[in-house]
Amino acid sequence: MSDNFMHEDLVKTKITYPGLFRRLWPYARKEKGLLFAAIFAVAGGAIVARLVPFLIGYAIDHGVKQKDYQIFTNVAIAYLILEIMRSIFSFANAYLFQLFGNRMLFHLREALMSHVQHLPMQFFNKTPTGRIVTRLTNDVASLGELFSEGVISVFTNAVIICSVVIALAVISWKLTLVSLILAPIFIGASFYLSNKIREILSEQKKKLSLINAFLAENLNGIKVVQLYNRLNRNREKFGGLSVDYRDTNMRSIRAYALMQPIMNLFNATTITSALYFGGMLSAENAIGIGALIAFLMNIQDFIPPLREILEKYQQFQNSLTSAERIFTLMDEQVEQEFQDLSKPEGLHGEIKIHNLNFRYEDNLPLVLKNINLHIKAGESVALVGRTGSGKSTFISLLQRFYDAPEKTVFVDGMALEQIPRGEIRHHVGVVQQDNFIFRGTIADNIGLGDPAVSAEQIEKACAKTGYMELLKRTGRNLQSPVAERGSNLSVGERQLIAFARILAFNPDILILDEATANIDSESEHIIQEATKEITRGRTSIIIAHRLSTIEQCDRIIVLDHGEVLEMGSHSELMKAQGLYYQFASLGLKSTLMDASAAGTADP
Ligand SMILES: Nc1ncnc2c1ncn2[C@@H]1O[C@H](COP(=O)(O)OP(=O)(O)OP(=O)(O)O)[C@@H](O)[C@H]1O
Repeated sequence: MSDNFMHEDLVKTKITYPGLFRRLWPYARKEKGLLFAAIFAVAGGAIVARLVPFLIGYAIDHGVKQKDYQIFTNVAIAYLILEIMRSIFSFANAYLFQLFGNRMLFHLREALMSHVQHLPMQFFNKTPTGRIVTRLTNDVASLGELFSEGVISVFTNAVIICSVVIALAVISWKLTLVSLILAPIFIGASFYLSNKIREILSEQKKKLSLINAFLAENLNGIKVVQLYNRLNRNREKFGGLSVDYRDTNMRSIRAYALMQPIMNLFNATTITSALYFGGMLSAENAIGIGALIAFLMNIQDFIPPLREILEKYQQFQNSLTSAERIFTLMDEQVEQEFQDLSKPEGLHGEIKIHNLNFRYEDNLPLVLKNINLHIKAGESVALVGRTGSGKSTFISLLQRFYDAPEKTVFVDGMALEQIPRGEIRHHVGVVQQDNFIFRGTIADNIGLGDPAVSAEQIEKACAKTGYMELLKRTGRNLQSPVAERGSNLSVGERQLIAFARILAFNPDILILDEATANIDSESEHIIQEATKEITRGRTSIIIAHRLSTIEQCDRIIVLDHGEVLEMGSHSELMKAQGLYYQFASLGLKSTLMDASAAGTADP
């Protein structure tokens, strides 16, 4: 993979704060009740908190001056009640918001996962798996922090600031104005710095995602890395990525460190002005002692919530980047379907290809050129051709992993694009070279947990492929465990499991990409027999590498540079002495294999 490709982490969806809330609203709406309850708790908490300084001011103005200790007793009881209420609101606020955030993210993650599952193959070709995993895990978790840390805090603190300013203005709007006169400058500077931090954080995330993708790819392909001695080169590359990430980290630490002094200065100027001008007003009897104390108490509550908002603002920024990445993924076009689709109950399996030309992208050359074919229902066809001749592309089109141009591929007379993707994949069974095997039992791997496939069907399928016999001989049964990726099974066994799947699910059309790996002659014989079994009476298209398989097929199609070069039975093509003849006479499997390994074009 090229470096350019590694660095490609395009965020196409730019999000502003209102935009973020607009996009999150569909998921938030599902938990509307919780959201409103949390907002109510915040407002209640803020009102109760503002009552405390007034209460103290009242105690001083009335209790101290009039030496009425009953007032102190009443104020003490009222204070206790207010604090208890504040605690209850505070608990309700935190709990309800967290609950709301968690539930909303659950809806978002579900929607994202379902979206990713419907993305076209082109997307997966372009995007490293590690990056998609990061979107679904780290980025959603980071958006979760936006709620557990950011939204709760910013919203709660914004309400507190509003309530403080109202309380201050009620006491003395003049004193409020002079005390907060420098506020716009400090707030402006802090937000400017926060935006800088945002840029750095976004860079930091991109770099981390590159490291993740690099690691995921290299660990998945560790066998190849070791085999081709790429250890040192990869370690160097990893080192480079890591240093880059560390340097960006340092820049963000420096920007964060500047934030604290700015806030401290702001705090100092506000309280100094309040003390200085408050003292003056008090000397002129323009403000009572109790009111001045209430003012000073209130103004001390102004800076901490602001500081918290600014801190969380960065959290917000961080999550905004995550949100941009999440919604970029969400905005990827899913596989398009036509409106009026036909849902065939069952297919005979007749395939007609009419003037098919296909290229993967507009700027890429044609991969399949002017293909015209008629495969009769129940016919078995071997696809033969050198590497890169277009065999896999042809079968990908039949499964609708990529879309062939309209009205070029027909199944049972229906244009392929008129059959829903899910439906066609249900009717077309595929046996790949490397079939996906997961941890569980052999039976699980055949029935794939589908309740429609009974234990009896699984056993029958296994017996027909000859796998049952092999299992018995080796002292195993259908319940024997299978390790992750089938690492405790031989290549031949994995192939047989895939064959048994076909028999158990009984699709109308079969696509078989014959394994190229060497298997012992006994397994080859079993697989040969099993191939006969699964292709019987079923339209089958086989990317064949072994002469024994090809000879078994009704027809052979030789693809070369995306074109059908030859077509006919084995004997016909041998007689014609064309490309197939060359393949066959040179030992078909080894010829195709050598061409694959070398990536050569000409024999
Ligand atoms: N996803 C893709 N995007 C762009 N080009 C592709 C893609 N997949 C395959 N190609 C190109 O299409 C051509 C045909 O490839 P294809 O995989 O169909 O050949 P093949 O005959 O199946 O080869 P092999 O026997 O090695 O599997 C090749 O030139 C290949 O580089």
